[in-house]
Amino acid sequence: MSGMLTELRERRPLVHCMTNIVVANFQANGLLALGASPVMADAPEEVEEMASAASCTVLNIGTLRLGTLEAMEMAGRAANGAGKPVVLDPVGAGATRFRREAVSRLLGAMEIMLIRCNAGELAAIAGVDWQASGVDAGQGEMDVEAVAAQVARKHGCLVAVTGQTDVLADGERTVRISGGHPVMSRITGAGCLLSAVCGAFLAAGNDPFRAVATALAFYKAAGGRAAEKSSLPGSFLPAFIDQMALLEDKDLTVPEPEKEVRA
Ligand SMILES: Nc1ncnc2c1ncn2[C@@H]1O[C@H](COP(=O)(O)OP(=O)(O)O)[C@@H](O)[C@H]1O
Ligand SMILES: Cc1ncsc1CCOP(=O)(O)O
Ligand SMILES: [Mg+2]
Repeated sequence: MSGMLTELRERRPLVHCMTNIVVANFQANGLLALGASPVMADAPEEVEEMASAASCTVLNIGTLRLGTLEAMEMAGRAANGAGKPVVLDPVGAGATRFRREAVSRLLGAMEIMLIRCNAGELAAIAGVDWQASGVDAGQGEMDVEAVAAQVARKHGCLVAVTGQTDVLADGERTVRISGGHPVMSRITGAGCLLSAVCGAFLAAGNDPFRAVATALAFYKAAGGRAAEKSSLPGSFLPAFIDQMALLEDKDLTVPEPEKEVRA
C-alpha cells in the first residue's frame, strides 16, 4: 500500500489559493516542490469556476480587501457545492476589527474543513484575552488543546494550531506533533504555505484528520531537515523547499490521536 505522500504526488491536486501579496510566490513554489499544482486566483469573475474545478480552496486573509472577502465567500460556497475541501488561514485575526469580522463572516458563509492558525489567531477566534502582534502568534495564557477542541466543536471543523509543537483537534480527538526548528518562525509565510500544504493533503486523502496530521508531520520533518543544512533564515528558505521535494512517506512519523476527556 502506498502512503499519503505518494498518493498526493500521483494525484497532483490542484490547490486554489486566494492568498496574500506577501507569500503568493513562496506558496506556489512550496506546493510545486511538494508535488501539488498551485493556482492563485481571486477575481470575483472567476473564483466560483476555479474553486469548482480545483481539488481544494485555501482562503488566506493576510492582506485582505473587502472585494476579496466577497470573492472568498463566493469561492467557498462553490467549493462546498462541488464537494471540495476549504481551508481557512485567519492570518493576524486578532490584529484588527476588520480581520476579526472577516473571519466570522467566512465561518458563517461556508463549511470550512480546516482552520490552520497560530496561537494568537486561535485566541482571537475563541474570544480569549491575548496580546496580538500583527501576524505573529503574540503573547498570552491559554490551554491551546482545550480551546482548539472547543473551536473545532463550535464550527464543526478541524483546527490545527501551530508553533513549537503543533496541535490538531476535531473536538473529540487531539494529536500533538513536535519537531521542526525555531528558524521556521523567522521566515515569512511558513504558516501560509503550511495551510496550502494541508489543503493538498486533504485533497489527496480520504480521512481528513489523518490527512492534516500527515501534512503537519511532513512540514515539521521538512523544516527540521532543512535546518540541519542551514538554520539561518536566508539559506534555510531554499533548503526547506528542497526538503519538501525530497521527503518520502518512509521519512514521516504521524502520531496517533488521543481521545479528548470532556467534563
Ligand atoms: N519554535 C518553533 N519550533 C519548531 N517549529 C516551529 C516553531 N515555530 C513555528 N514552527 C513551525 O513553523 C510552521 C509555521 O507555524 P507558525 O509559525 O505557527 O505559523 P504562522 O507563520 O502562521 O504564525 C509550523 O510547521 C510550525 O510547526
Ligand atoms: C507579513 C505578513 N503581512 C501580512 S500577510 C503576511 C505573511 C504572514 O505569513 P505567515 O502567517 O505564514 O507568517
Ligand atoms: Mg500565519
